[in-house]
Amino acid sequence: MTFSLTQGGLYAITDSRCLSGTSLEQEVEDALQGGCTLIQYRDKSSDHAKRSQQAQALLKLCHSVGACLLINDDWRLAADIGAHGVHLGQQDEQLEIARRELGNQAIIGITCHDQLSLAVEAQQQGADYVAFGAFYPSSSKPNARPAPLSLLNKAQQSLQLPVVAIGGITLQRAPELWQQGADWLAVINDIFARQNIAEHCRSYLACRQPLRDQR
Ligand SMILES: Cc1ncc(COP(=O)(O)OP(=O)(O)O)c(N)n1
Ligand SMILES: Cc1ncsc1CCOP(=O)(O)O
Ligand SMILES: [Mg+2]
Repeated sequence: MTFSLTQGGLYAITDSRCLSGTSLEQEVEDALQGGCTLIQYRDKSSDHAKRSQQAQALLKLCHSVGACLLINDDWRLAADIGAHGVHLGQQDEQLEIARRELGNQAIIGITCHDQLSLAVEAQQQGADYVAFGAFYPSSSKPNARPAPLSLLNKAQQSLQLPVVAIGGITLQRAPELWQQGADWLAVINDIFARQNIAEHCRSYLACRQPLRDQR
């Protein structure tokens, strides 16, 4: 597999708990087997040793299939372990600092909530993708600000970057998000809280295929 950010697809974000009852590594291995090409390691705990060890294990898995591992919030951890990049929120450290420290090859994604203007700014500052949401209520981040579906289409029209949708995404909701113009669907619960992770991921990607064939 050759990873391509512009190709879009399914973006699996880990939870700090193991949701499926197996192990974090097994969960990610299953998601990769199901066709996820972009993984985000997201653990808000302050235990650096654990985070570093887990992120390195996930990076090894991603390397083995040519997928991409981003680290949430923490560009230092990304730099330490040689991850592919980082996802930064509006409250996190600045894009310019992360870019300077990680270099031009790194992938840097930016949270833009429900605001196109934040995405335009992120694009000007050299982001590689922008993420909007939450499109639906999310049990993983209950206080996430809601974003309207119509934003995806507007973002596609006005940006030259891949657009990521996040927040409460399920397989049933996936078709409308792909249709509205999301390039990537970023999902925690509806991937990792499943017993059949690989199969479920394949179903997400299968419902995108007819749209891709049309374009
Ligand atoms: C792909 C993607 N989009 C949005 C977020 C949220 O980032 P942020 O607003 O910094 O919130 P936390 O994830 O840090 O709680 C994300 N992580 N990934
Ligand atoms: C990190 C984040 N940012 C906005 S919603 C969200 C959580 C997404 O998780 P889920 O797919 O379980 O709703
Ligand atoms: Mg953050």
